[in-house]
Amino acid sequence: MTVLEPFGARLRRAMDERGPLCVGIDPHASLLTAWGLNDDIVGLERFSRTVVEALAGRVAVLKPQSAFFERFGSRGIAVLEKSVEEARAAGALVVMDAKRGDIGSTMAAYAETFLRKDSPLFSDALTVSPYLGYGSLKPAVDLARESGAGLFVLALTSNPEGGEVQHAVRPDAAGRNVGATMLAHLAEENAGTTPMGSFGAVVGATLGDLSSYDLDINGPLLAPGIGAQGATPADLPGTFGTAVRNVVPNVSRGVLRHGPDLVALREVAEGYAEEIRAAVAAA
Ligand SMILES: O=c1ccn([C@@H]2O[C@H](COP(=O)(O)O)[C@@H](O)[C@H]2O)c(=O)[nH]1
Repeated sequence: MTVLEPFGARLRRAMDERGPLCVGIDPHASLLTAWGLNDDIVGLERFSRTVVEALAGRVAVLKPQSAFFERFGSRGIAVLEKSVEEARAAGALVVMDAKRGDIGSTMAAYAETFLRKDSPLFSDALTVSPYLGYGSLKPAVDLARESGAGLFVLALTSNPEGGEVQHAVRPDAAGRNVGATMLAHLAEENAGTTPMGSFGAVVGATLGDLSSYDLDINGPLLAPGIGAQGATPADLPGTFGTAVRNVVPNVSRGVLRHGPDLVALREVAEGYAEEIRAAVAAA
């Protein structure tokens, strides 16, 4: 099997060279229509190809949202495979937003799908749900290490409903809530790794001051919620404090609604990238 340099090292370099912005590839039906495309496989293919052509050579990370491809069945998955391949060939790291999670034996199959280097859907990193217990993710952690891939574990999600689960306090000695427990697991995974570990957390940019959490996990923090969900680049230092330097801010609809014009997509993404650079530099 081909072995890549660890994801954390590749991501750190991409963030240094291109800035930390992650743009989503989220082909919502409403966006296909707004772009003058049909809500069908041809529209999906054009949409995805346009985003990759506009941005894969410029931003550090592209994040396809698997759900929008899966709804077209096997032909949608074929478009997803091609998009991942083309985005990676153009120099972007690809985070597959599939939010997989299951008992360990099934998790192993998800890991084979997205994290085995020679798999058709191999991605640089995968979003995973730890809500069957963090230990259920072990097959994905192990295969990611073997392949040089990464994971982003849902810790504190950007949606208002997430707190029902993630803020629940565990009756253990530390008295941490569930989200904080996930961050602690990730800090253990990444301990001693330079320049940064490959096991990241998803922490919403919408959540306001997170100073009560230890965000210092020596790994990346994928931060969705900028743009359509209301957060702005200027919010990042107040939300993440000193951990802001490890934040990978995600914008999907906030960029995509400016397509299909390639120049417009690039200009909006560059505008977000510039605002993020300024906010992080001032932190
Ligand atoms: O906590 C989370 C985890 C994942 N997401 C995903 O990120 C994008 C956000 O899209 P926008 O259009 O910028 O709102 C989308 O794919 C979500 O599924 C998230 O929003 N929050």
